Amino acid sequence: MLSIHGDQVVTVQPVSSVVVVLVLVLPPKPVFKLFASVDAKCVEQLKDLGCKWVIPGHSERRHVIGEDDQFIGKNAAYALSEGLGVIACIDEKLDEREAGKTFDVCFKELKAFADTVPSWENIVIAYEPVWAIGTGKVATPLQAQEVHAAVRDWLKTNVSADVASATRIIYGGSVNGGNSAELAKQEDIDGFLVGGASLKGPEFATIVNSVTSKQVAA
Ligand SMILES: O=C[C@H](O)COP(=O)(O)O
Repeated sequence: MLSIHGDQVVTVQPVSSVVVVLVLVLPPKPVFKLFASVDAKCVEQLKDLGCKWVIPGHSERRHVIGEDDQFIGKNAAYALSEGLGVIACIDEKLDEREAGKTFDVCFKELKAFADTVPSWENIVIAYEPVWAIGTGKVATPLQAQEVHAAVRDWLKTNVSADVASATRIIYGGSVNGGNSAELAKQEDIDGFLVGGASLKGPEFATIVNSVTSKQVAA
């Protein structure tokens, strides 16, 4: 299953309740140098390419392109209606974390998805703090777990207990071979959205194994 992410193609392989995210770089770059803004033309192109997943709400779309929560939610709903899976990204910026607003920001973004999607069956939530993406400054396992648990609790309260337990919540932001094992041990971290470390084969294998080991142990 494939999804465009920048100049990369993301492969998502669900394993029981655990999702493993594999990122592969495919040449030629220009063909893939687009983010998954999900309009009709884009969906058509993605399907032509064999893509199955899109990632609305990724940091660049929110904070560089300037897409707002409602637009992102509509993109997600449209992608679902066209049969694509959705990796719904939520995040907070550093100043928001330092101001104690992490949950408020993440819940607001989550609500925009919840307000528009008809079903959570084909949705994976990705928590990707902006300050951790591509910076080498990964969230600690406790920081990530705290948000993941809160997101699951939000789903339970605002959507349903079934959706809360069935929805995979993955973490992204400077995941590497040295930190993935501790992150993966956290109860509510079901997998990873990997950027830079996906370019390093053996290290990437370590990340994948940290999640599959969890699945085997469960
Ligand atoms: O989608 C990937 C994320 O943005 C994380 O990227 P990173 O692993 O390079 O921090």
